[in-house]
Amino acid sequence: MTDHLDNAHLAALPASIDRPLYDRAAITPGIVHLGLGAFHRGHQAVAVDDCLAAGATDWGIVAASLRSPDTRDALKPQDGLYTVVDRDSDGDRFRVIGAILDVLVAPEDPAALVRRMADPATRIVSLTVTEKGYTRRSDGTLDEDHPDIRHDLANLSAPRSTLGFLAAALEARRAAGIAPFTLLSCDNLPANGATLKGLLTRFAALRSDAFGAYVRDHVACPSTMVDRIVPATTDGDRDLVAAALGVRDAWPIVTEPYFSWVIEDDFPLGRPDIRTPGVVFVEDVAPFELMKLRLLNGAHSALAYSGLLLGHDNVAAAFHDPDARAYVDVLWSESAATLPDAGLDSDEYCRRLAIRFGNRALRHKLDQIGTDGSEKLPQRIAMPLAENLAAGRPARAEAAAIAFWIAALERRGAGAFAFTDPRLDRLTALAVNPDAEAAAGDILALLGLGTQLEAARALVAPTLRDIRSDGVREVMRRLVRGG
Ligand SMILES: NC(=O)c1ccc[n+]([C@@H]2O[C@H](COP(=O)([O-])OP(=O)(O)OC[C@H]3O[C@@H](n4cnc5c(N)ncnc54)[C@H](O)[C@@H]3O)[C@@H](O)[C@H]2O)c1
Ligand SMILES: O=C(O)[C@@H](O)[C@@H](O)[C@H](O)[C@H](O)CO
Repeated sequence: MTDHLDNAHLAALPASIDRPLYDRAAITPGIVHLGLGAFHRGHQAVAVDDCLAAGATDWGIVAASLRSPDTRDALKPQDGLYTVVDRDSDGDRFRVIGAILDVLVAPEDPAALVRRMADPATRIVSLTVTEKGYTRRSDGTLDEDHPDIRHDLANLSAPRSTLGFLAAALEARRAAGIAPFTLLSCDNLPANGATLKGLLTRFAALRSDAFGAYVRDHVACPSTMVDRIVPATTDGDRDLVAAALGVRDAWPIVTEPYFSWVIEDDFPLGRPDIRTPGVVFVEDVAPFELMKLRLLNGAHSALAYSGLLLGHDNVAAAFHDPDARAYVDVLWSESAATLPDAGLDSDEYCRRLAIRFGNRALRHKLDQIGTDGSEKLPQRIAMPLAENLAAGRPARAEAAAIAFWIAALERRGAGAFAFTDPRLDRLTALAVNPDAEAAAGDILALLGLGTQLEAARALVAPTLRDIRSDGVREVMRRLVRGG
């Protein structure tokens, strides 16, 4: 098959394939998205596509990659079109998304991206740049020693970092008297909007006090809770989509049917009227976000490291392992105890999670979830662990999640597994220490446990010793038995 998906092939797709029925040529951009990975295409772009289908014309997306040209190379020949496959045990549903109008590759022409962001038509800049794209230190403050940050503070005409691009565009808008865009973080960070605002304000203040005050006082950064499992695309997915469409799609997205997006409604320059089921506008996203980060993402990370050590390859396989499944129940009960009493039903959320994690049709690789643990575990595991320890509540399953991570890092250092981490060399060097007390203490020190560091070590170190001597399965069984 040589033909590929593009505007010219839309009309001839099989009738079963949903596709944009609006006039794409009439859509103008209103959103710039940074970090054109799988998640944006399977989540926010779908909701924007719904708005365009409902008649909006000025909320198209110009997406940018801050790193590799791969998504541009795949999508540009396709006029920005790509397929989203909703997949569960009932089968696959295919939909072609038309919301992405153009794709920029920032390193090739940083000024072009800054111009696009500074254009008055751009009213929202959204982000999925992964946790490490925020250039935070482990204490959450701006990593002022990060090479990209140092570069951008000195040369904002050709930025490299996420914060550098945002600052360059905001400086240009400020100079031209154009009000700032709204910044919409869609990454899995606690208080992602407020976190981004704090980091950007600090970056701007390092440029000048006046610019720092401008960002602090004038840039809206609503927080969001984003929830949809979107695994990395495989070649098998590409073949399956080609068979369904009758043309090749270089980069389709496969996801679960579940869709949730909780957004603080603070958009001074307006926003699309998103009515996609699962989208909720609220005043305070914090309770939703804590529940999702600690129950979904916490269990995901714990399953990633323990599952790999047990010989599994994907979430569903690990979750159907009876010992891992029973362990996750204990983890959920510990983490749920830390959630604020905000009227959300965490038991129901976990019941739903069990169905989502058990979706065998979706092969979500444990190595993908295990990647960037040092950026993920603080908010997913370490924060609820510290809160439980401070309150004298049970926390052994949370501590075990960190011990699983250390044991997996140890094996990673010996060549097993494929997950990576910006601090991988340092982490593996610490993890291989035969002295479990020292390994646990050194690694916990990177997770921001504050005053609970020693108490956490007292739980993690013996668990790590037990994993080393008796294996993960035995440790899970003892933990579940309460022994
Ligand atoms: N995939 C999911 O299931 C899911 C669900 C909810 C939230 N998210 C959030 O979205 C993020 C991206 O997930 P994805 O599935 O799109 O991943 P992906 O690997 O497909 O894409 C990651 C994107 O981030 C960019 N990036 C990586 N490091 C960067 C850096 N240092 N600076 C700037 N950009 C950088 C990459 O170039 C790429 O565009 C996650 O880290 C998470 O915070 C993902
Ligand atoms: O670390 C990971 O990759 C996962 O835990 C998340 O991307 C997860 O799939 C999403 O947050 C689900 O909404």
